[in-house]
Amino acid sequence: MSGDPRKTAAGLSYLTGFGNEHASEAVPGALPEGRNSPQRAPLGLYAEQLSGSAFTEPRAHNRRSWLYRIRPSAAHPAFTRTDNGALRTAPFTESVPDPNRLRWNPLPEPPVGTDFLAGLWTLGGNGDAAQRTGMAVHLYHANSSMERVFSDADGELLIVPERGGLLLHTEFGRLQVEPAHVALVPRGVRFRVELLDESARGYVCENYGAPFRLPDLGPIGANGLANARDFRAPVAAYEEAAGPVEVVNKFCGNLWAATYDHSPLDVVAWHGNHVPYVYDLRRFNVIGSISYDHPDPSVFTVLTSPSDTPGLAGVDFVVFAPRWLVGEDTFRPPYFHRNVMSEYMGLIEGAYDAKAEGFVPGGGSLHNMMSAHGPDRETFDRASTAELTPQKIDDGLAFMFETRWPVTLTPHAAGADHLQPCYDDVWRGLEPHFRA
Ligand SMILES: O=C(O)Cc1cc(O)ccc1O
Ligand SMILES: [Fe+2]
Repeated sequence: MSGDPRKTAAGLSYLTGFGNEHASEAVPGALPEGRNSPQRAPLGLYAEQLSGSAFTEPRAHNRRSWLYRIRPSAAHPAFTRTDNGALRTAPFTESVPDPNRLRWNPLPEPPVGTDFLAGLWTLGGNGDAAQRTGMAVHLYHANSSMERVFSDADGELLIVPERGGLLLHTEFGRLQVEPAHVALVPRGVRFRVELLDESARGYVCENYGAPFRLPDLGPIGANGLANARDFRAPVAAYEEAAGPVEVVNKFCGNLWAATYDHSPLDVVAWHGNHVPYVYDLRRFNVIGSISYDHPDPSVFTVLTSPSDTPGLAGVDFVVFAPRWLVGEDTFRPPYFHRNVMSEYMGLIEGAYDAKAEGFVPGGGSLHNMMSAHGPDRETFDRASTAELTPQKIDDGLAFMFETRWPVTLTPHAAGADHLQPCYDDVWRGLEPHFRA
């Protein structure tokens, strides 16, 4: 449409099902039949395996894809160090872990010409990327499409747009990701981000640990929460562009760049289960209490990255999606609590039911291990006296990256102008009402 600044990504089709053994070919006959690595791959393509797990991990957790590409990935010149910008990586040692409740406004406007990679700004994280443990919280604010191609050897990327659509051009094909969708780009997969709107803002969880998977459902049964079939993988699509193409590789915390004479997004066919996905958070099947009490937010887990201790996630991705509240004789918003896990929360749209104001779309809060938090005073007052008729919460979409280790801030997050100065005040005025 003329005058409409928005580009479209019409005509994308997808494969469905989280964790499936997908297969796709952009040109008929490009996928070999009956073997992965024939003496000569079809159509003069090169066969290449991309491993997301050790070869020997249990079958249920084994991840790899076979890519049939115009040139093998190995055909590239040396990488050299390039500017890390505001991207930082675990271990986070530049500041001391902070027990305070902290809250940020959205990132400021970036300079003109900032692409997704340059627009990444690390808030903090935990673990150690080289040990493949822990996670980082990043935000991004971009106003330019990427010409260069990026991949992250340090972890997978869960991209949570808050403003502006993204078209991810990946080795596996294209994915359209809008606010209220999330994209999951596996470790090592090359991609570039085209902006579908004038600017784009959002959050990224970089997961150094075990790849995100769907949580077990236990007594919930065979269905519910995020359903596997709602995760969409791309169909094969390739670029034959001649270079030069800048390819940036994040490796053990630093960005390394090489100039290729071709696009590395030249995969004509592929099969496997180490693939990117997009998921529409509105598809989340919300389970909650239909009797009394506020359930723990683990019932809102979309994806989990397990650690070596069962039930103790390196990081969980949790969504607070529209839902009905019907609890009788119940304080319905999130309760006051101190949690051994550390909670980073962001807001995709609207408002969040534990905070009357100050927690805004594009902003975020950090409630580190054991820090006391919960409803602000205004929310407490309102919810303690509200009439308990059935109530639909549908004025917002919040999420949480919840991790077993405290989140240590980067110095630029600890000293940011957009760090709110008096967040503690939201809990002022909670007077004693005790009557003996
Ligand atoms: O702190 C928060 O708002 C997240 C949260 C939500 C909830 O419903 C219960 C516990 C919890 O930590
Ligand atoms: Fe919490």
